[in-house]
Amino acid sequence: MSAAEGPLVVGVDTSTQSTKALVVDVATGEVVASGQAPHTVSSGAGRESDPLQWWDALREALHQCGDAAREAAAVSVAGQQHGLVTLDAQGAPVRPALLWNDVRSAPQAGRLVEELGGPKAWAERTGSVPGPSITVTKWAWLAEHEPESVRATASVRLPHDYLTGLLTGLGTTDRGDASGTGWWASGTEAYDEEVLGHVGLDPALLPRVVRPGEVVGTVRDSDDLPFAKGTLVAPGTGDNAAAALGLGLRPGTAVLSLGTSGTVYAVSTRRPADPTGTVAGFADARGDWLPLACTLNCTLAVDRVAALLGIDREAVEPGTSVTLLPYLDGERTPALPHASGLLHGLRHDTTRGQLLQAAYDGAVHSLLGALDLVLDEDADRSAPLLLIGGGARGKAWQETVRRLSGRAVQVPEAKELVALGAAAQAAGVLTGEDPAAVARRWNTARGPILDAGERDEAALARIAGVISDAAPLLEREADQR
Ligand SMILES: Nc1ncnc2c1ncn2[C@@H]1O[C@H](COP(=O)(O)OP(=O)(O)O)[C@@H](O)[C@H]1O
Ligand SMILES: O=C(CO)[C@@H](O)[C@H](O)COP(=O)(O)O
Repeated sequence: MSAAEGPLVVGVDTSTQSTKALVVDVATGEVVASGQAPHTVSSGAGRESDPLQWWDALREALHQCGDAAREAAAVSVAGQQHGLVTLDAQGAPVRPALLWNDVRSAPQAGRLVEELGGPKAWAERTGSVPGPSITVTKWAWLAEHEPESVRATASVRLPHDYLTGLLTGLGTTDRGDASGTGWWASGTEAYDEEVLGHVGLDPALLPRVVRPGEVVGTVRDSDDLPFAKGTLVAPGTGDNAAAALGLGLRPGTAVLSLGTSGTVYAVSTRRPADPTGTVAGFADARGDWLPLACTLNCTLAVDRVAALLGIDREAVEPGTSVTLLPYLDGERTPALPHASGLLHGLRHDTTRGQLLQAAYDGAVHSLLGALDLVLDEDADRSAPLLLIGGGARGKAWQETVRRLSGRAVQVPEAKELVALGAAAQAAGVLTGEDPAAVARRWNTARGPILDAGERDEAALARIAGVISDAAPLLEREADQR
């Protein structure tokens, strides 16, 4: 038995690069055990992962938690948003999942926007103007390119639904993750039958959207899972909504998350509907909203530039007048799905460290451009930005965000805020508490604050100028990957 003060819960983050599991003491928030196992993502034209690999990674991560997982009274799974998981009648994947950062469905996204009333109508209807990340565009792409896969599909899931379903044997999702599909109407909080009809997706193939705080079920009897009989399963949610829970986020505080994706978001009590498409009007996992902007190129893109330069990711040097747009995967914010990376302003005396700094600047510029848009008008813009995700551990990331935002930056000591948010959700179904209040009780946002400095307006203007001047190049269909 562990020496925990309270009951134990398990929180899972199945994100793009890996699955992480934490066993957490409900009384104190102490992480008593943890595990992590990697995933692979395809390279080339698309971005796909085998859902069975997520399941193997989950079991491996739980296995690493040892006996502590066996003592858990509840579990919750949070996961990368938007991925299209197609299952056959036996519940086996029909094909690999199409991930959030797969931009092949850009043409389908453009067509769907036009066919169903334009950007404003979509924003008002679903909260978001669908770009290629949004699940409905992936289904449309599949219908066009692999009709046989669509015919073989007996159920459609998001990554977190898929794993929750394997735990419980039931088909469920939550409002947070459903709001990133493009087939969930944010006004009525129900599946949008007209959108579904338009793309030929039978609503019967979709999971039931459970209420925040609802017990989804219990873990099914299985030898390959380390849970005791009767372990409760919480709804789970998308990874960004889970991190919001994990921080105990209140309206008005902005979060910048630096992982495979870069995201900037805040909790809002007002339903968002941005017709420009920059802000996605997601629901959160409680009953509020989560206006969010997301980039496709964040830690992986900057690490790739460091590797190309042959230097450490921290080996940045100041004084750069080079602009590097690190759009290695195309980009979502700004909406340039066909773009590739672009370098401007190279001189004889430019150093490798300055080139690397330019990559950080390019990645952070995209996120900060959306910062004001995700905050309500009455938000306190002098409050520190919360910096989370794997990149938040890096000094170069911290300093770049501080310099380009001009704002104070708080870096929570807690490393796995998505998994902690899932754990808080699991605690919520156990005790009846609000998960965000659980996280506040755990003091998960605690961490050092880096002071605000002067905002580097010159760098921001230079980068914006290059994006604008290079528009024809960035918008052009790339010469295929
Ligand atoms: N100390 C560090 N400094 C900078 N970046 C880091 C550090 N540790 C991890 N990372 C970056 O964090 C990324 C993983 O972040 P994470 O939030 O776990 O991603 P995801 O949730 O998308 O799988 C890696 O791509 C890596 O580049
Ligand atoms: O698409 C989005 C948000 O809309 C991404 O934030 C994904 O949810 C992937 O998250 P990470 O794996 O980068 O955490």
